[in-house]
Amino acid sequence: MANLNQSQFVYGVLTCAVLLVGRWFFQTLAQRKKGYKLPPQVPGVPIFGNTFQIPALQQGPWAKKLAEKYGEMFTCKFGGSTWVFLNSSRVVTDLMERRAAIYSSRPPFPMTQGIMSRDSRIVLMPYGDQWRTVRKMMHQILSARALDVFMPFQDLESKNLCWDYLETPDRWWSANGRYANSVIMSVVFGRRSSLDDPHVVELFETLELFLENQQPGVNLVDAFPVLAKLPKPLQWWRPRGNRIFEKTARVYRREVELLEEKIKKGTAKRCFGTDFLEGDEVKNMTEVQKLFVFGTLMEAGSDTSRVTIGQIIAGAVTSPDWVARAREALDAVCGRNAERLPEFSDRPRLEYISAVVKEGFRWRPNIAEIGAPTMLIKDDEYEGYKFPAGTVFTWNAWAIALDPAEYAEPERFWPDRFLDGDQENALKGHWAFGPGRRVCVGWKVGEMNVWIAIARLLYCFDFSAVPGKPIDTMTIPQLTKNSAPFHVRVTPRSAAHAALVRRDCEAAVKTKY
Ligand code: HEM
Repeated sequence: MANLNQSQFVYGVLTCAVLLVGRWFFQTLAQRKKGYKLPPQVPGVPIFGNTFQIPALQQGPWAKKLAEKYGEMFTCKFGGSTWVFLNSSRVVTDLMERRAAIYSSRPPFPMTQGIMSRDSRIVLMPYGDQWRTVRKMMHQILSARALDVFMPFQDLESKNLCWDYLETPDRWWSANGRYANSVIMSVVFGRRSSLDDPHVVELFETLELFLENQQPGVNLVDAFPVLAKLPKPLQWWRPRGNRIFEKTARVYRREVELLEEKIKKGTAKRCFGTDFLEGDEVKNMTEVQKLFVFGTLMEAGSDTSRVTIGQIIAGAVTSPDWVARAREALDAVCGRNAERLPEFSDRPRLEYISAVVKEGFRWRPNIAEIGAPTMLIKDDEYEGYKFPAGTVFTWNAWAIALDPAEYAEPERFWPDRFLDGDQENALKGHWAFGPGRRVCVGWKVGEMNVWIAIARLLYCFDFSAVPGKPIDTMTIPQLTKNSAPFHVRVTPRSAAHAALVRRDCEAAVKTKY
């Protein structure tokens, strides 16, 4: 705004007002005329709707309360967009899964996707050819068939994780971040990351900037995309968006340039990045699109596993009864006296650990508390309602995960609920990876990251509350500027377990590439 003179500013405000009122008027008129009918509307204010009611962070508890009041569906208006919250697995399955062909696009985000990401961030791309091309590329590296590529890195990095928990237990959160980041960096760039690596710290910062800006109501232009029609000099949000884009692109570019240099010198380790940069697909992409393929993999691959491992640790501290059962299973396979670490090949005998991981995804869905919005691309009818094309839908993750009609004792961390024969199907029984065609493309890699890390950590370490600092599991913050979201005391289970970590994990720490 500093660059605008007074008359430009007044002109801008008046134009905004005309655009907003005009849009509101025509939208309301058109909806009445065509007989659209939406689920109960949460009362709000004219034009802005519920924009000022939704909290900037921790929206899950807010949306859960509304679900308790309104039932399986309710409608909110965030600026110019109409959102329908789906509050039961039944309606999510009916609409976002069974009718995925028309429920899988994204609404426009002129700030976070347009300016901050130059339309290149897959997670916000509309359903179309560009999304399909990038999704296919990602699927090639992240699909079940590619898991043999990930497994050796997950093995090595989770040994490094155990070492970090033993040697620097107070930095357990940074250790989670390093672990998850190093797995994806090894596969994508052929290099490892170290604890508190400044590159990793900056990567998490850029991710937080994106997540902060993505919350409904934070950017007026994302709530009212019609404002993007203002002449560029009047778009007061643009300079800030450009600065975030520059920072993000710099963080991504640094890794790509490092790899390109190694390729030139002939010292690059073969990895996704070398194949991608030397392949044909990249020739049809712009520089920015290329950067965002790399950047998305780094960001999405790091934060999600870091958070989920943290959630399971919070579950171990606050309801330790299940830890005893997990230990029984682990001890039966790996020995009662720290004989050896759990391995991927133990999975058939460690079904309880698979159930623990699923419960970790369900228990407090912190990664997407109110789901991720998708946009309907064609008018649709469902159980007496008529939705106009352009309506935004989301699965109300927090409300569903904590609904006693969906799960017995939903607030309790209770892995046994998933010992139902489907414990190895990581997508079934919860919505942590999203529904339908936009389901997380990295779900299998993410699940395996968490599985091997949790199996080893539970076998080797005890987790307890720090005196005077209990964990409130209902308000674990999502954005923490790289500091731990809660306090926990990490200690080895016994001297024998500490010795096992020293013996079996030191080589992993010393491995360099
Ligand atoms: C560890 C646990 C993980 C969780 C809980 C998780 C969760 C999610 C969620 C909720 C979405 C949005 C789904 C939707 O819009 O319906 C998503 C999308 C995505 N995830 Fe994950 N994720 C995880 C791991 C990963 C990993 C390891 C990667 C890649 C290395 C990854 C890459 C992506 C990408 C690229 C998308 C966008 C997909 C699209 O829009 O088509 N995720 N994830």
